[in-house]
Amino acid sequence: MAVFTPVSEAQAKELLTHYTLGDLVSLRGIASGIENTNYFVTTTTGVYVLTLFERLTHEQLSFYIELMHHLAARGVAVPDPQSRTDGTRIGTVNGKPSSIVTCLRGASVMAPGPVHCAQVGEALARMHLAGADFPVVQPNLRGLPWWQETAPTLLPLLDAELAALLTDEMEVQTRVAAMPEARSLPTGPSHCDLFRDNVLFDGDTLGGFIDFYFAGCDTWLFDVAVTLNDWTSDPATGEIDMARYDALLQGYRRVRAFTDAEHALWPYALRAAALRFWISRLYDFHMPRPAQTLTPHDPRVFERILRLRRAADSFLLP
Ligand SMILES: Nc1ncnc2c1ncn2[C@@H]1O[C@H](COP(=O)(O)OP(=O)(O)OP(=O)(O)O)[C@@H](O)[C@H]1O
Ligand SMILES: N[C@@H](CCO)C(=O)O
Repeated sequence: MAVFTPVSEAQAKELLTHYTLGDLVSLRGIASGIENTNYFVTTTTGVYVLTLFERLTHEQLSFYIELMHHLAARGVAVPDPQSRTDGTRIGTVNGKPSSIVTCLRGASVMAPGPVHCAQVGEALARMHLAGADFPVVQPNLRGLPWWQETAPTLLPLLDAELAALLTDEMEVQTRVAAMPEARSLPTGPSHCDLFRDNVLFDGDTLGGFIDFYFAGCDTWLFDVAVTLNDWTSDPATGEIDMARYDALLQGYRRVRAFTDAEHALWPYALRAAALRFWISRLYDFHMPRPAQTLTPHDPRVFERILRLRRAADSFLLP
């Protein structure tokens, strides 16, 4: 379930008085999602998504909401946060920060083919370029400093072999991050969590990217690697499907060519992207938040992906 904080029709009507989106027609809770409360809100002007943020504060939200607004204004298919009559885009409902965004068409495709991966790659590159002049800088809050802070808390909970794997990959990634090539990688606002469930397709046509609440400024290569690891790997084995691999990366390259430094560091980016989700899943598994009622994602999926990416450093960018 993903209505943690119920919203009444009366509250929705009151909220809409702060926007110019017309009158309420219907309000329907959205079942999926594990972080926030989401409703479809139909008004006399269209369908929107109302989100009540269960964890993020007004201040923390501002980067994500303004980034989505910036991207939408440049024609990238992302939910567009609607402006209130006072010019702001974040409100408060039941004591929780709230936003109303445009509703994108489509649904997640959980068994994608090359046709989907090509569009995801292309749209990701367009998103990177469109975000390049976004003026606010907020780092990826699940980047290297967070791994360095979190890995030591996990080590005592892992068996010796897993602890050695985590320790070694942390050392490698810390060393790679200090290399001159790493410092010359193109960076900018990145989604950082562009998994299958965060992309909508209307039939076989991309509807857009959603769920920007892990976005932050990072290397574009890391964002490509996060996306690729999810969209092209078999979750049961971690193996990459090369038809989807080629489609996603060629799609990206049609919009933006990869630099020499990106070519050189690609195998490490794939490992870094696997490490990021292995750590966060281990963390959620061993240290669930008190209010968390849902089964955490399986950390072993990313342990397998990490092992395979470490064993095969022959993956190339087009
Ligand atoms: N702008 C949108 N347009 C269309 N559908 C949306 C939109 N935003 C959310 N949804 C629908 O709501 C569902 C839940 O949204 P979302 O994934 O953002 O939930 P969450 O709880 O915030 O995050 P998480 O993915 O971490 O569980 C999505 O799977 C999608 O079906
Ligand atoms: N995409 C993340 C969940 C956080 O959005 C994962 O699969 O671990």
